[in-house]
Amino acid sequence: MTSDAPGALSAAAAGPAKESASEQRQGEPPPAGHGARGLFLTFEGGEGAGKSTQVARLAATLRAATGREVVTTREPGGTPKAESLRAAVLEGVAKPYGPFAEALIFSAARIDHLDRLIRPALARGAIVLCDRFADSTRAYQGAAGGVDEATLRALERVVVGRTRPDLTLILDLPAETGLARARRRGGEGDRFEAEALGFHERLRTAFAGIARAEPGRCAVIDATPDPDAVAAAIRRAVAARLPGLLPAETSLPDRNRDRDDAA
Ligand SMILES: Nc1ncnc2c1ncn2[C@@H]1O[C@H](COP(=O)(O)OP(=O)(O)OP(=O)(O)O)[C@@H](O)[C@H]1O
Ligand SMILES: Cc1cn([C@H]2C[C@H](O)[C@@H](COP(=O)(O)O)O2)c(=O)[nH]c1=O
Repeated sequence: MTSDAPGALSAAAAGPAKESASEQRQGEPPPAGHGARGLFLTFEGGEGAGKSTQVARLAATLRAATGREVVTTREPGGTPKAESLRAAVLEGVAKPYGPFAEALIFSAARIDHLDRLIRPALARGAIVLCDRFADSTRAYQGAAGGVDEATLRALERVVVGRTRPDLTLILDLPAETGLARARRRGGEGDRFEAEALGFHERLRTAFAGIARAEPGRCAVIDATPDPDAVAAAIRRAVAARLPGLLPAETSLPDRNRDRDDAA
């Protein structure tokens, strides 16, 4: 994790031409939480927070600034099998079986996504930007859905293992604002967008709680301003948390981290 191995993480941020996990000497810590040469960044937050918009923006910035391979993906989804589970679960097929069954389906999709896309990309040294990951299970099925936290932690340990994000950007905004954005985007709302406002407010509280509990991994980004301002805040957070990845001119203070660490 970022906070546990800052030196090792800077090395992973600086580029893939570093020693791989298999080249490590015995007893040395792995270069990052997942032990691979790449970097794993996740975007989290409620409906309509701007995650997809900002994944695309950061991917373009990183490609231009680093020349490294940048892989963008999403959960649930990212592989053909996981995308078919996404279609089913967002249609509401698993809803009658309850939130724990839904957590199992998200986990099944995550297993395929990790095995076929995320871990191979990290092993190649790529930067992986993922729109939602395990924190969404904690928030949607756990805090908002009522599944016991210890059960979800055990599931996450088995499914995710060491492939934990190096940095999680939590896009924060009032639930009503996000839902209004999602509605303006058009299309049919999915099974979760249809939940009551209280469910979405619990999600916001849950993501804030995750950020407070893991300030080394998570940066909270105010998602209420326009997309350019949000993208700039994200660049500042990335520059501050992953030194060496973005050029110095974007290395402005990461105010969210200061706030989280003070909490
Ligand atoms: N900062 C912003 N201000 C206003 N509108 C925005 C902003 N960022 C994104 N949008 C718009 O809000 C809608 C939702 O954005 P986006 O799809 O990026 O969010 P999301 O978090 O990925 O949503 P979801 O989780 O519901 O898929 C889109 O129509 C997008 O153009
Ligand atoms: C990974 C994951 C996702 N969800 C929910 C959250 C959203 O409502 C949808 C995904 O669609 P979006 O385009 O990203 O909004 O699925 C969940 O409940 N649990 C999860 O683990």
